[in-house]
Amino acid sequence: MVRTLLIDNIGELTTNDETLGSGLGGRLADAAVLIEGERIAWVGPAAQAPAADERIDAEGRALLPGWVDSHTHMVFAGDRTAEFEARMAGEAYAAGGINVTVNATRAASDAELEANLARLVGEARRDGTTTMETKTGYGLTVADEVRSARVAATQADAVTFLGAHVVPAGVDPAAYLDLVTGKMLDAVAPLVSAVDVFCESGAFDEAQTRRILETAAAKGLATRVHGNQLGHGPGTQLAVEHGSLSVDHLGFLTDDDIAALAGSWGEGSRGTVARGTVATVLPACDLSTRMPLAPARKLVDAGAVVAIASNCNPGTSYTSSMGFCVATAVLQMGLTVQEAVRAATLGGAIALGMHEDGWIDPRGAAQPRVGVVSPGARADLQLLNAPSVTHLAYRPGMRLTEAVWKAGTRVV
Ligand SMILES: N=CN[C@@H](CCC(=O)O)C(=O)O
Ligand SMILES: [Zn+2]
Repeated sequence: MVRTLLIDNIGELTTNDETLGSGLGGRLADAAVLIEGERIAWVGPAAQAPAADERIDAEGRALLPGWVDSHTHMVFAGDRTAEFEARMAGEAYAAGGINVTVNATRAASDAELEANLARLVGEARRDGTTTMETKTGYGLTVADEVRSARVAATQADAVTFLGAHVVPAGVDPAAYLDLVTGKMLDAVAPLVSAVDVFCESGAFDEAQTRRILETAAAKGLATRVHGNQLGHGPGTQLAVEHGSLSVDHLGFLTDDDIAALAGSWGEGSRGTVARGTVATVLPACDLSTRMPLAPARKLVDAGAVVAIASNCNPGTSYTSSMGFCVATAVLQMGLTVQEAVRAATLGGAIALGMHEDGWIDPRGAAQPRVGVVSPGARADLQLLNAPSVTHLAYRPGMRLTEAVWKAGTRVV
């Protein structure tokens, strides 16, 4: 018999399913949610709640989907405090700092990488994250990238191959491009669901990015792009042209880039009709590198599908706090709380292709959808110690996540 759990007396429920509730986020007041095993079985008014094996009284607090963090780099060793201090003293961020982490990662044992990843995943979970993507990209040899993907798959919901992070120090760029689109990709492909490329000066240029995206697609892998982070470049247009799942960073966008992202979804589809490219903004990274904030308000107004992610990594964004990212997106990027919460949950799910039933996890198993509180979805939920999601921005810096369920199991 599958056990049932009723979360009752919810003051404000954010479902992200507009057939269940009102306004953006499909909100219900005085609601209840029934979990059966790993899935949501029922959502509705508390007054009509069915019986269950166990009942939790939410005491009028807010319940929402767990965060879906669609962009992190959590398989690494070492520390970049000195680089951060130099940046805060006026130095600019440059892609070359990645090599410092590459050296430390190569020198670390598997156990060290696993322990660091577990520590970071634990931190994220305590802050309400229930679905996590993470990337390789600090190994940059065939063996080290395979090892990074293996380590990532032990704890992440989605693993992305980022061999095209930078050309490692001392390696010929043309030879590295052959490797990253050849032997390295072949070795890592069975372990990952997508391929990413850092399209930026100091990393990979337009022609190199194009080749990486085309090779990945020819192997049947989804793609993502790190684009428009340090200046205006071709990353966004290439991502749209190649049907990438997402393009991430976006501090330097033209109106044409914004129109291309919005247009990639087709009229009025917002992810439900034709697949487009998600615009993923990384507020903590923009702050931590003192770069312009991505134009999230303009993107939403233009009709783009926006995701918010932490970009947790030791160089540009050493935080996994999605609550902090949501607050920043509201206070600094001009999103409403409901828009930001949706971008950090359903937006992330769309960026990962996990918003529909039947996505395949890194271990090859079909999984239910995430980012929504709706019958059939995975029971990934967070209860706030607050009456509404508005408190996430109204009380910035406060850790409001009180309880977290992942696949129906209480993990916080
Ligand atoms: N921009 C490329 N990659 C990471 C930074 C990696 C690093 O500096 O270690 C990012 O997304 O910001
Ligand atoms: Zn990144």
